[in-house]
Amino acid sequence: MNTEIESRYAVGPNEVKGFDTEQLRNEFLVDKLMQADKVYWLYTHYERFMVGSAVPLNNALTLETLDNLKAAHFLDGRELGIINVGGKGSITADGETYSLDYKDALYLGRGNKSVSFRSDDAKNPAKFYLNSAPAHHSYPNKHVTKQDANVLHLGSLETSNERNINQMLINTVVQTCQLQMGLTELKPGSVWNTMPAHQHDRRNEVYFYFEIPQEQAVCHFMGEPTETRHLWIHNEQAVVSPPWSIHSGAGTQNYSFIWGMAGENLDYDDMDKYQPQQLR
Ligand SMILES: O=C(O)C(=O)C[C@H](O)C(=O)CO
Ligand SMILES: [Zn+2]
Repeated sequence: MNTEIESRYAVGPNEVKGFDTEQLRNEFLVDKLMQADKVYWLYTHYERFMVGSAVPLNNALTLETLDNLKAAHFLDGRELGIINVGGKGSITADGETYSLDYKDALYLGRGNKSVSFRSDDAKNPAKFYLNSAPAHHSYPNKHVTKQDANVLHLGSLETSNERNINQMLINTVVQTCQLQMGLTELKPGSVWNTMPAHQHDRRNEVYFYFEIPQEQAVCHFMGEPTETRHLWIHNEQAVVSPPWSIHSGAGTQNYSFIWGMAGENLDYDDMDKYQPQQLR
């Protein structure tokens, strides 16, 4: 067994109103990602969305089935999105090997039986960030690079939110059941992501922050638009964003993050936006 798994039940906005910092962090912060030589998973009860990582060193790591799934193979009833945020590595799925450079993505559809993760160089290991959601159809596996992504250029330096949203595992690029994933990169001097903030009650989301220098941090905002809370995030940590919550963040310098979501539809633009003056 090379896997560690934890699970968390869903909580609603009324409970969260009374949470202190520790309770908020226990429910929404994901701070055990990217452990060396291990596959780590957090199983959430928001859309049964799983967030995890695989960091192989000298030996390959396998995508093991888990008691939470009650399935012979991990992907018997799920789909998986992977983005590499480390050194070069490869993933072998049912005999086919995909090489992933920094910031390359891979979609693996329902029905793959044997999946393993490798690093090209254990001294500069691959760091595979993983998102998985239940799937009711089997779509083909697909390797997606940043060149294949649909890129949205949003914001401006004047409002400190100039950024590129690389839509990587999105329905114009790859067929999925409910998973969507992408990578947002803030320009130097810009610190705000997702401003104006938004919420999408039809989908949950997880934000994984990276490229944050050790001495810097990102303040992630969540909660109902008129009842916001914040969590301070360090490099390679993630935040679970329930469907009822806004999600936005401001860093002490620019940074990047991977967003992943699943739920009722595959419409990226299905979001309710909140202007800064509407937030409380
Ligand atoms: O900076 C942004 O804005 C984003 O990256 C927004 C995410 O893509 C998102 O929240 C999609 O629902
Ligand atoms: Zn969103």
